[in-house]
Amino acid sequence: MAQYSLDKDKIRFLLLEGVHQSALDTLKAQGYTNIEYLKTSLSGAELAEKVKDAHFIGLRSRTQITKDVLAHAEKLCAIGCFCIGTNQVDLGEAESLGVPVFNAPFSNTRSVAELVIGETIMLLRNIPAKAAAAKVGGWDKSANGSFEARGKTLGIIGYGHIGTQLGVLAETLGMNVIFYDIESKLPLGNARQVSQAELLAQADVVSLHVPETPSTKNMFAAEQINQMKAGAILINASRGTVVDIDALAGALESKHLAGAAIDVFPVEPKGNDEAFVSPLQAFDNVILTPHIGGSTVEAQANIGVEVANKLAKYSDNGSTLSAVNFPEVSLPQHDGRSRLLHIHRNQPGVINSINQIFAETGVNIAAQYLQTTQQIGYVVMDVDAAYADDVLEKLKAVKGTVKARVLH
Ligand SMILES: NC(=O)c1ccc[n+]([C@@H]2O[C@H](COP(=O)([O-])OP(=O)(O)OC[C@H]3O[C@@H](n4cnc5c(N)ncnc54)[C@H](O)[C@@H]3O)[C@@H](O)[C@H]2O)c1
Ligand SMILES: O=C(O)CC[C@@H](O)C(=O)O
Repeated sequence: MAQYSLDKDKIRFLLLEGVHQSALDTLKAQGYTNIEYLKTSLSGAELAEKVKDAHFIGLRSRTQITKDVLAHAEKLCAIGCFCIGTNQVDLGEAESLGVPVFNAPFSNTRSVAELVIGETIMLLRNIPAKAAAAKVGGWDKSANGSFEARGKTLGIIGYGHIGTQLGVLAETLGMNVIFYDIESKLPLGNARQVSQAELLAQADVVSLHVPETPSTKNMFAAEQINQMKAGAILINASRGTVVDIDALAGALESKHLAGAAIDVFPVEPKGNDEAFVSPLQAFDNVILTPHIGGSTVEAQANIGVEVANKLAKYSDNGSTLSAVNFPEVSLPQHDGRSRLLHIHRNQPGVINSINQIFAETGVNIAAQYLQTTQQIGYVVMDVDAAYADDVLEKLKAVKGTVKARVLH
């Protein structure tokens, strides 16, 4: 499947899930006006129909870009996840179709860390249950089961961008911080890396900050919850597939755990109109939030600018810096030249065939960039504008070509 470059007003953006206005402003400021903006996510036939004409798709965590959806997206150049998680996109399939996927790896991390700190204090003081009682006429004025955060141990599972910031904030409250990660990590402050078993045995509060991967699916089931200290608290603002909700409900029912704060769920409503149902709704000592760990005005505004810029940059000059599934190239401007972009299967002979085209046509390559992953190769060549369209035709015929386009 090959593509030509288009005038900017013909390049179609489909933005879903109410991404921040800053995304629209950023795209428009760069000349991209052909934008369909929807507040909700889409699925099934509706999504398949909408993606047909889209050159760029922007989404958050709800929209599932599966292999089947990608098969309908014949014009698709790139996908922007206006969030951190990219598990909602079939990254391998997108890569093999020559579609880079971008995200915003940092912009909402502080928001999540702050929310977890707030929840830690509220749960250690047993506030959710006391507040629920007060709303229906109760008056639970007692210190029983209410604790300071100072001196308690916070166990962080997944010590990445969010986990590290959470650890630093928790230490300012006087908490002891321990963490478990599959990688060896530099501990910030006085934090200590421990095994998962040690963490579960020592932590008064356990907070999960791992990505959704095969290794984290159900990593917090009855076995792990039972290893937590009696009276401990569990917080999950990572992904809904990480915790077995029925096992958690069981531990709250038996009072093994004193409370929990859960922001993400195995099944989440598709929009604000759909009802949310969870066995955890039965417990007053649980804070349930609608996947809003990263939903602050600051975070969403920053994400809008960051991801929109990445999409516009890929469209304008081919740069793929920080793509999560694609060979990364950071490219200078191509003023005064045309730029040929060629995505191909990473198989023997492709580069040779490309070089052969230039040898035979005598067209000079002013600059050339090449990066590969195991699956695909991405080669970018700046050439004299007069020859670019002819060379593009020849590049499209190279065996192993996935996509090719030219930028004038
Ligand atoms: N609730 C929200 O609104 C919200 C907002 C932002 C991010 N998130 C979720 O939080 C996750 C973490 O975000 P981040 O920015 O800190 O990611 P990150 O990639 O910086 O850190 C994740 C850490 O988890 C570790 N890890 C991976 N698998 C593990 C395992 N099996 N056991 C222990 N550690 C493991 C990694 O080594 C890494 O250090 C994201 O992937 C996203 O799914 C949720
Ligand atoms: O905005 C969202 O829908 C997801 C937020 C969060 O889970 C993320 O991955 O950044």
